[in-house]
Amino acid sequence: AMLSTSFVYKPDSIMFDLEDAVSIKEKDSARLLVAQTLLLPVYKEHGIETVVRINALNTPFGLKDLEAVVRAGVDVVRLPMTNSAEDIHELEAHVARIEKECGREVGSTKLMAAIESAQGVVNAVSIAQSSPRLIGIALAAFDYLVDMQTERGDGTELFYARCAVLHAARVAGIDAFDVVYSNVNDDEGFLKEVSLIKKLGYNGKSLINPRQIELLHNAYAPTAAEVENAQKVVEAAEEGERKGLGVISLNGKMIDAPIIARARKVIELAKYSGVRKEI
Ligand SMILES: CC(C)(COP(=O)(O)OP(=O)(O)OC[C@H]1O[C@@H](n2cnc3c(N)ncnc32)[C@H](O)[C@@H]1OP(=O)(O)O)[C@@H](O)C(=O)NCCC(=O)NCCSC(=O)C[C@@](O)(CC(=O)O)C(=O)O
Ligand SMILES: [Mg+2]
Repeated sequence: AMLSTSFVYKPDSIMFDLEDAVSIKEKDSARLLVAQTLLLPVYKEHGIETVVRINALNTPFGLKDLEAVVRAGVDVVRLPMTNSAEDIHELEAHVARIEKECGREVGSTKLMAAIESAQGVVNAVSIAQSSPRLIGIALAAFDYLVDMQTERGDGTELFYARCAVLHAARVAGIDAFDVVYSNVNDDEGFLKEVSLIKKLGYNGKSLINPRQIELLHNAYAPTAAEVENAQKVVEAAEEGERKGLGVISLNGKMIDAPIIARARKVIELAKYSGVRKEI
């Protein structure tokens, strides 16, 4: 039921999991079910991106998963446990072959790399730059923290990895996605974490429960005051340009190129997400 109804929660993207949420004895049936679900027209109709987290290619399931989901037209394949650029090169060689075999446009299947180990974090830049198919990289905290011999706490334990993954994504010009927040009943803790990752510059977060979707969307939506200020900045910049002024000020604050660029970004974000609701 979770598979076929998930579009009603209006996510930007739906991720079907064939890896750790599926027990070994259910791997084959889950793969079949996900492949059938991908064929439903509902995702395209609602403009929702489909993602499948396949099993790693060094397991007995990874390649079977990939064969099934690329043929079924998935938008994005998420590779778990990505440790190096070679992992992505291996994946993309298979994807290109499968696309040719099934008549899909070569290059149309996009990729996302989940970084879940110290090695992955250290190699984040080369992973992020490893393929033009990559739309983003994601940090996966639970496996990463096991590798680091620690556990989830106040965020200090993730600080280096969050910064490293984010910088790698920016160097490569792709998106960065933060970790899942596992206590789905703790809205306050979730929003605190969202506020931190938004401030760092993350594009979003992997979610595990529909109740987290609206909370995340709302937290990322700019406030009415931010949109109003951004519009004033853009207007002042345009006026400055008309008058041929080098330096412009708005209410005593200097407005230069990065401030104008940020203001345009806020206006663009508001077009997609609307304005933040006070809750
Ligand atoms: C957390 C919980 C058990 C809570 O259950 P609860 O029962 O309290 O949920 P309720 O809120 O009561 O459900 C209300 C209604 O929503 C429906 N509903 C719930 N969840 C839904 C959903 N996900 N999709 C669609 N629908 C959903 C539900 O069916 C019900 O529908 P209905 O009956 O019609 O009212 C449940 O959400 C859940 O199983 N989540 C998915 C967990 C998952 O994906 N794990 C794998 C990825 S992490 C990982 O692997 C670690 C990682 O690898 C990460 C990385 O790679 O990033 C690393 O290393 O860090
Ligand atoms: Mg994991």
